[in-house]
Amino acid sequence: MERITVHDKNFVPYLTAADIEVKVKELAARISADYVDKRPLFLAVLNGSFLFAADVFRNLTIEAEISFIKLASYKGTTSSGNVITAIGLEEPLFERHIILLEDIIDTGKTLHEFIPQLAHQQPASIRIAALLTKPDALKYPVHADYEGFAIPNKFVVGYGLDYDGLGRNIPAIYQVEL
Ligand SMILES: O=P(O)(O)OC[C@H]1O[C@H](OP(=O)(O)OP(=O)(O)O)[C@H](O)[C@@H]1O
Ligand SMILES: Nc1nc2[nH]cnc2c(=O)[nH]1
Repeated sequence: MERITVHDKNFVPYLTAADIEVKVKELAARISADYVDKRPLFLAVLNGSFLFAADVFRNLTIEAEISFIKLASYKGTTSSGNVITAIGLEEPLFERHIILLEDIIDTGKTLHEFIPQLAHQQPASIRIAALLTKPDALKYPVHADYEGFAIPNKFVVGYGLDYDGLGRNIPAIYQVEL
């Protein structure tokens, strides 16, 4: 793989499409084994997770449902600051087994703010599947139950992840060249 340019930045190859495929199949197999007869509801957090979600979901061997949600952040009136709402979350979550699908956990802020709102609906369980995590960037106590790759604290693009709108269609993952 060659280095690529997206907007004004150069990126170097980091994970090949084959690396990603192997890992995604591994995660789908683990999840399938853990959720036999539980009919989990996957919630894919848009936009970045759309490819990861599709690839995990198509490799499941169990009964499962999926819904795609978009998180919107606005300044809340509570002392805790921002409030995150989910657009497109129609299903009742009560007593459901929920698996959040994320392309990346960076600081952890998004899921840290969102999960309490899911918990409010009293699902049977909530777990997180994240293709990428950045342990050195983590600022909030968010833990991926199913983790693809723990990566260095460098900006990445490809396989759903964008740099200012571009790069989501690149089948591999590239890391910014500093
Ligand atoms: O752990 P955090 O620091 O909160 O970062 C992770 C979030 O950032 C990305 O979304 P982004 O806001 O870039 O939106 P997008 O998925 O629509 O590109 C990613 O999909 C996560 O939702
Ligand atoms: N594209 C992209 N989006 C992110 N959101 C949080 N971290 C990242 C990252 O490294 N790359």
